[in-house]
Amino acid sequence: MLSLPELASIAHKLLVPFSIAFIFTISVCTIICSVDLSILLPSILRPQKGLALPSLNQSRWMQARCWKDNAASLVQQAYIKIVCSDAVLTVFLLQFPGKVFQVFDPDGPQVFIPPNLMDEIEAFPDNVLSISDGVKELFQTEHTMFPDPGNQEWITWTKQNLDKNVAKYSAIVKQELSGLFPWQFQRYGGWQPIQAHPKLVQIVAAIASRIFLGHPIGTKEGQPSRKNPEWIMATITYPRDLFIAIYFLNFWPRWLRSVAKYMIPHMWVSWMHAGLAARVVEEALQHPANGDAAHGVYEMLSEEKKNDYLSQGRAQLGFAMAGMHTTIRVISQALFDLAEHPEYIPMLREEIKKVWGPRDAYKEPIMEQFASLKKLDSFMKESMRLHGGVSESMLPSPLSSFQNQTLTNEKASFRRKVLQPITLSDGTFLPPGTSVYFPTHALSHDPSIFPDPDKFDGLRFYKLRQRSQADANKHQFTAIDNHATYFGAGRHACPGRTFAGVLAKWILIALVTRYDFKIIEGDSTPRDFQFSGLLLVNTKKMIMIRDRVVV
Ligand code: HEM
Repeated sequence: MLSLPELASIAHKLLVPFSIAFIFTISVCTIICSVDLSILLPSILRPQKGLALPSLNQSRWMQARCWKDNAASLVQQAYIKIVCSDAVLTVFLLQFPGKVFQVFDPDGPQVFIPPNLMDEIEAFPDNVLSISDGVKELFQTEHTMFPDPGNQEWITWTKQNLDKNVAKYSAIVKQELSGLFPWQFQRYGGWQPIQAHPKLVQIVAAIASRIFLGHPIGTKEGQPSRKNPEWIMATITYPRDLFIAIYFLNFWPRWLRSVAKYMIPHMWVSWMHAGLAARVVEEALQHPANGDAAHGVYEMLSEEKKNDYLSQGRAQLGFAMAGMHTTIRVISQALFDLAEHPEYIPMLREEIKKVWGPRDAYKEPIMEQFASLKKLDSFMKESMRLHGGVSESMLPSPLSSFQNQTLTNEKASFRRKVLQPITLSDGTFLPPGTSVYFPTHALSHDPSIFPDPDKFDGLRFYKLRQRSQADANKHQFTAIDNHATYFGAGRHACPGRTFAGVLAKWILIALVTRYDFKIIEGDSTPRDFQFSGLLLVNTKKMIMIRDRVVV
């Protein structure tokens, strides 16, 4: 009897010989069926019983159709320029301040909670308002190989190890960066255009691989040649393949998905990633490492689960999705902002110099030093406010129109499923089965919360932090606040955020102290797009770079 990893490995080998024509045919059939089903089925056949909340002046069908129109553009256009989901949310937030509202996407009603009711919502226990069920639905874990949220060990590892020992992991980042950074960013004698995003992806993926899997699968003391390229590539492309697989799966009614999934090529690819992950974890476990997640999670497992490499491999993919792509996105967006607003560069350099000493003479990483980089912290938070901060991945070749973009789930910064009836203090009734979100992006653009919300003000949060001791904490990059839910909220708020902040700062410090940046004159290439509730980063957008000119 073959084990699941072996089966996945065989599937991997068999899949390659499949003819391109076959895949193409299946894809086209899937798309054709999907178009029809998605228009007809979702909001009509899956109404939410007992849910009576304000919505648009449009029918549910029209709203779902509007969402769908974005999706249809997926295979037709080089990029998506539809702001349906977001425009809807912003309009609602302003139209119904303080009220719970619903928006219909092709999967049915999505309920959004305003800031005044967030504390109430966060207080419900998991058996009333479940993150696991929300995650299961978002990632369709029943059909995909996304980590089963029931397996909590990887979340526990993040809380008990990564978050509690950030200084230790910061030292590993520093060590790895010394080799990885010059590998990707060389000398630039004069102004040159570069695609910075793919370089950042390689650096962060290698660091993440080292921390999550250890030696020798990850990098070895900054020697990129020692990294496992197949695994690094899998961690980079996995979210992309998974999201596209889910995207096509969601076109089908739930009762058909168990069958429909076999017709979705990206679903096969994401299963293959899981097979590879299982093999890689098994190998990694042969090599004791310094505090890596693979060993940490392994230690927490019961004896019978210790040999379940597929489940541990899925956890590794979860780490990549939750930890790596989110962080890359933040760094990438901050770099775009540096290029768009180079006037901040001298100010940030000055602060870094004051806190760290002369350029390149980095002392040992001390957490207090990171905390003192308040202007950099503010700059990163402002960038995240305007350009999202959830998850991303490069999109794939079969959907060539999407090759340029990275992807983030805009709604996922707080996603829960109602399991038992809830009545909020304003009388809102939420029946079981309701999907609940925080409107993170819309809040960021609410002028009553952030004056002049569309303006990039790199010192916005720095200035807010000067007001009082409470504000000094409330407006930090990693702080959780009902107006800034980029890291979620409540007991399930992101446990990796302190580490993410430190990793992002390490890389931004390296960039700011070594290079000058500016945008390409006349370049109007967008840096991100919106698409059916997802925010996409244009990974191919270029910026100008040159070696720092010391004046
Ligand atoms: C800038 C980077 C990051 C962003 C924007 C981010 C964002 C988020 C968000 C929005 C959530 C959902 C919270 C909720 O539903 O209330 C989350 C959960 C989570 N994140 Fe992060 N994250 C980042 C980095 C990381 C890193 C580096 C790790 C480390 C592995 C990590 C591990 C996790 C885990 C394990 C959860 C699940 C927590 C739970 O279910 O209790 N994240 N993150």
